[in-house]
Amino acid sequence: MRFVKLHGSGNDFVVFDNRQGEVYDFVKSLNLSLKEFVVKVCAFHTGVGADGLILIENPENYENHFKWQFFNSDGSVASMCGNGSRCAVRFAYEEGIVDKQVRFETLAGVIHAEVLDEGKRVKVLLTKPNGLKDVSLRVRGTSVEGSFINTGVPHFVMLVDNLESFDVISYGREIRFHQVFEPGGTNVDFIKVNSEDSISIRTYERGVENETLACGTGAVASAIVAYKRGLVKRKPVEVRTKGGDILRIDFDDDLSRVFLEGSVYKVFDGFLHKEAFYY
Ligand SMILES: N[C@H](CCC[C@H](N)C(=O)O)C(=O)O
Repeated sequence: MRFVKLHGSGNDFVVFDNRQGEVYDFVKSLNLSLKEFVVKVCAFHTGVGADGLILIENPENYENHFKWQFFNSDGSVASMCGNGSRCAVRFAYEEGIVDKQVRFETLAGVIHAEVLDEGKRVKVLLTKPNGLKDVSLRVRGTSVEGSFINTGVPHFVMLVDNLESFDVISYGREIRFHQVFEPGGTNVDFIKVNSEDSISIRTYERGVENETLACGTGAVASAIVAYKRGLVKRKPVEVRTKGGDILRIDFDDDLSRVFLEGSVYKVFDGFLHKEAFYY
């Protein structure tokens, strides 16, 4: 089973062309559920290893170029993934499925994207964020203040001192599962302000259940929260990710248009053998 491994600023994905249902046939031949397949493919050491898995499929509406299914590495389905969308567009461009102006269907809605620099950079117009609100919750016996916003998937954003040494994984996990965010939980973004148009971010990602090197919808959530709370004064906002790449976030004041732009890296073309699933 052919696949391509790509990452968007360190947030990595295994992408399959499933337009003829090839993946479904392969999974059925293995007597696995789709969720089991995803978990095994995304596993490090025994699979390909990735934060998520993407299936490229034929669109429901012919005016769009393709539809996708997005899965986190734990097999859970997410309605949107910013970095994954940039990788999916690069894949579709190189497969000749799309040209440089792209429209594709996600559970969050139709995403518009633009291929830049022959796919080495992709700019995505996300769906309109919603639900921006201040949230206070108790974590480890202390009151924590932050902001919630849904940028295609839910995010809780909070300012921290010494971001570099912050305990993102255990502290992030407590917030990710906090009852305030039930049902479904949330992704958790920890940020510091660098300048009037720059923040740094570290993200605990729902469904990966770990810190990732970058989170596209998290970078967008954090840039919007930082701007709306007056922590940054200018747009576009530079978001410095854990992996070191910079994501460029721009948006209208009324959030009617929200853009995520950054680098995409093609890591390898691969072939999955059935015996990979016998372990
Ligand atoms: N883990 C997220 C989906 C992927 C988001 C992230 N990888 C991005 O680039 O937006 C969730 O289940 O809400």
